[in-house]
Formats: sequence, C-alpha cells, structure tokens
Amino acid sequence: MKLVLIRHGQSEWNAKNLFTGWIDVELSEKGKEEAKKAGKLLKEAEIFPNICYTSYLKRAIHTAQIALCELGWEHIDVLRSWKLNERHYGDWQGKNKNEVKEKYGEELFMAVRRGYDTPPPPIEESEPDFEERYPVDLKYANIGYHPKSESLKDTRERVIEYFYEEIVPSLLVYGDVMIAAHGNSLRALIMYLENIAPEDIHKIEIPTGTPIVYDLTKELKIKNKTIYNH
Ligand SMILES: O=C(O)[C@@H](CO)OP(=O)(O)O
Repeated sequence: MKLVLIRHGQSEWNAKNLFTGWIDVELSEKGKEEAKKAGKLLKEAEIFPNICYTSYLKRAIHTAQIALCELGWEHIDVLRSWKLNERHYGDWQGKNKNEVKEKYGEELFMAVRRGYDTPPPPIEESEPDFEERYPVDLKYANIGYHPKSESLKDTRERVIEYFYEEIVPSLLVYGDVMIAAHGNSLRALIMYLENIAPEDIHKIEIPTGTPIVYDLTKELKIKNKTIYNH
C-alpha cells in the first residue's frame, strides 16, 4: 500500500517569506504550477490514490485539487481535517522570517522553527493587529481547539491521532492514499513513520509540490521511499 505525501505548492506568503501557520492564504502562481507538476509526476509514475486527505487550509486543498485534476483522477473522495493543518505559528504568524530571526536570535528562531518542543510565543490579544493575525474563522467553531501557538510536538499529537483515526483504516481498506498538507504537519508524520528522534528532526525539510511516496507493509513498516522531483 502506498502513502503519497505532498506539501502544498508555494503560497503567497511563502513567496513573501512570512510565517503563515493557520492563516488561510492562497497558492502563488508558482505554487499552482508546482501542484500541477506534482500531479504530472504521479501520472508518469502511474500512482492513482484511492482517497485523498487534506487540511482546512486552501493552499493544501487547492494543491490536492490541481494535482488530482492533472492526474485525471478528480472523482476520488477528498476528506479535510483541521488536524492536518500547518502548525499554529502563534505570534509569529504574518511576520517576516528574517525580522523574527533578528529579534529573537538564531538559536531560539531555530529551536521554534525546526526543533521539537519549543512553541512560538502565543498571540497576545493586546497586539494591535490581533484580529488580522488571529482571525475568527467559523470553520473552527465546533472543533473545541483553537491554539494560540503550537510546537512540532503539539502538531504531531493531532496529526498522528488523525493518522490512526482515518488514514490507517483507509490504507488498509483502499491501498493507496494521498495526503496534501503542510511543511510541519508532514514533518510530524514523517518523523513518526521514519522513527526520527526529536534531536534529529531539524534535518528534515520538505520541498513544496514534491510527491514523497512510501510503500508500506500492513504493519506500517517502510518497504520503500521515493521522492519524485521536478
Ligand atoms: O510559515 C509557515 O507556516 C511554515 C511553512 O511555510 O514555515 P516554516 O517552514 O518556517 O516552518
């Protein structure tokens, strides 16, 4: 059974070097092209997933739609969950990555950005642009969880919960499953699948719009991993 992971194509805020997290920004034109290429690569490799999962954020939802369209495989069910969202970047959402690094220093910046259990500072309600960077979004009204910041560890908890609730049963029943999600929600899943230690997780970077395909046994052991580059 195959598990296909695709990080969304470049978003408008990736292009501007801004922390994004749960802010719902659109794909850039380059990102749409990357999503298309991801679908083309899957087609060339003859990988046709039976079901697709994505987050509540449109950069991932649109990546899934564009890739499946290119694959000629739009009929499959696509299920969305907030549990596959990008990690919540707290007070850093909407801020320029270089400016944040300058303000907090390289060490804390890297501990938050690529470490395991250091969350970004939470968003403070007293901030003048609080409503812009922490928008009230009705799609989260009923989930009972709207974090003010998340570490990779927090992100991993919800991703792995969802993996066992929904994705593993689909792998076992349908065989091939695609997930279109985000840099950090996918890092959390890869960390789990590949049994990567917290102190080594900073080495893992996930390129945008690049299918990573795991061939798994029924016990979720990796038989093979292929990265389809453009
Ligand atoms: O801004 C974000 O939400 C993420 C992904 O783009 O940033 P980073 O790669 O720095 O964790």
